[in-house]
Amino acid sequence: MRVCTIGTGYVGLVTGACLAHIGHDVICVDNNPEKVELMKSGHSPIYEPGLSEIMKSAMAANRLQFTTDLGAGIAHGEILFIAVGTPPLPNGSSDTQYVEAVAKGIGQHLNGEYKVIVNKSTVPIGSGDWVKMLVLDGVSERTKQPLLVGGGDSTHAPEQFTPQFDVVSNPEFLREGSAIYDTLNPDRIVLGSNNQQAIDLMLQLYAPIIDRKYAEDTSLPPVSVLATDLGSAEMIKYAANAFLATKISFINEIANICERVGADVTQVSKGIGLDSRIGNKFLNAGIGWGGSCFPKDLAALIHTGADYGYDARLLKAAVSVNQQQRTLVIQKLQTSLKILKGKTIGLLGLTFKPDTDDLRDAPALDIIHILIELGAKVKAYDPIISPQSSTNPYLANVNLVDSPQTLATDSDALVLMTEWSEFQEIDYPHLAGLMRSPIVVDCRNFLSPIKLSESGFNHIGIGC
Ligand SMILES: NC(=O)c1ccc[n+]([C@@H]2O[C@H](COP(=O)([O-])OP(=O)(O)OC[C@H]3O[C@@H](n4cnc5c(N)ncnc54)[C@H](O)[C@@H]3O)[C@@H](O)[C@H]2O)c1
Ligand SMILES: O=c1ccn([C@@H]2O[C@H](COP(=O)(O)OP(=O)(O)O[C@H]3O[C@H](CO)[C@@H](O)[C@H](O)[C@H]3O)[C@@H](O)[C@H]2O)c(=O)[nH]1
Repeated sequence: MRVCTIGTGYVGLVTGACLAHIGHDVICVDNNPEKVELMKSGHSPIYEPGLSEIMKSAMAANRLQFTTDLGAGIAHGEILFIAVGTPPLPNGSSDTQYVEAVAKGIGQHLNGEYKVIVNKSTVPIGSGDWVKMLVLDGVSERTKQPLLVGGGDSTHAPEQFTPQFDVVSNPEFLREGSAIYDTLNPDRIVLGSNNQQAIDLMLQLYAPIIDRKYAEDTSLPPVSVLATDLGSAEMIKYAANAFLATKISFINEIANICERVGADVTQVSKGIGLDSRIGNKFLNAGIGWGGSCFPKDLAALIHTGADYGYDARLLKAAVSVNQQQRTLVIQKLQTSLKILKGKTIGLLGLTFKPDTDDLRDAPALDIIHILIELGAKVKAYDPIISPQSSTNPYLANVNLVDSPQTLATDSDALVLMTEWSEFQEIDYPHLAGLMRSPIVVDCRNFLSPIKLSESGFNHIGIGC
């Protein structure tokens, strides 16, 4: 099928590349010309394991193209995905200006051909109908204007046609760092629409994934597909993220009580996770949740509740526990080192989780800010954020180094912020010898306390 994805970030590019990988003919549109040039040359603008490989093979098969030309993308696609960002506004609500621009742009370029407009961005409940309205606004803006053709040297009477399209909400559940796997092996596909023709086309689009043709385990039963109304599909996305974030805040709260009573949260997680009603996933205590989705999506859901006169107390508590969790590490450093002014703290990892280059709302950025306010010097090593490449303003006062050894040299403490697998392979006895004081605060309970203490480290975990 002919597909156009608009927005080539973590969602749009992965979706476009995966749909091309499973045999569709895809054009990806982005309004950032530098990004488009990079992708045209076969390079991914983001770090996502496996993405460059499938981009290259789909491009070689002529099934994946990139452009800044929205009109060309819309003319090409029978199915048009909106996958632009919906970042948070200061009041917590979702900034939908990019979705608005794209929806109007689609309207301005629609022809008489039937299109399915798919909302993959995470958008406030009710956005499906709003997108429909914006597309129609775009159509009427265009049909009011005389149409310039042939390089602008002639004008025509306004076009008249009946726009034919339906809007589907198809929320995305991929995780950064395993986005390709998640796209080809989803737990479920949610399709919100009130139109059967649109749902049928989406089922046709996703058939190879539903039938597990590209799955890691092709013998599994077909992927569950849930068809709902538009608003319920939009709410499923927020509710899933809110549940997962609340589950993490729950285990962090238990960790804090464990620490006081002398229990070990890693054992408690195992013990409760074995109950199939609870499940063992998303029960790792640590520095709390971050990233581009959980913080903004909880804020947006709380805001939506307030808009409709509901005070979402449980969700607010999950956010508050998370905020407090981020600063625990500072207290642990103060307990060990007393005064932080003039001390050098080395951060192992910066990204909000491993296997991604995404720094959006990474807990490390908050920790850097607090440490600098307290007068500490901050060094950091991250396998994907190179000293040369980082332009993030939050890192302006950080000494980014290129190895764990340089990080440890003359540091007063290390803080493991991100559980990159390579951090388990470090020669810790050697590192201990390079430090002023061999302390490691393990914010992910990722390193073996026994191994670290045998290496000469004072290992400080979370909730144990
Ligand atoms: N990142 C994730 O893991 C994830 C997972 C599920 C859902 N989501 C949701 O998907 C949406 C996209 O998230 P993301 O992380 O991929 O965003 P992103 O910021 O990485 O990418 C957005 C892209 O859209 C482009 N863009 C903006 N306006 C445009 C326009 N008018 N025309 C064409 N391109 C335009 C930007 O240049 C950018 O490349 C958000 O709503 C997010 O909440 C994200
Ligand atoms: O047991 C756990 C699991 C995760 N985290 C943290 O939670 C955050 C989010 O992690 P994860 O969910 O793995 O990454 P994301 O890429 O943000 O994915 C989430 O957000 C996406 C965007 O909406 C959704 O599509 C995914 O389904 C949802 O898992 C990260 O800071 C993790 O370190 C923990 O602290 N403990």
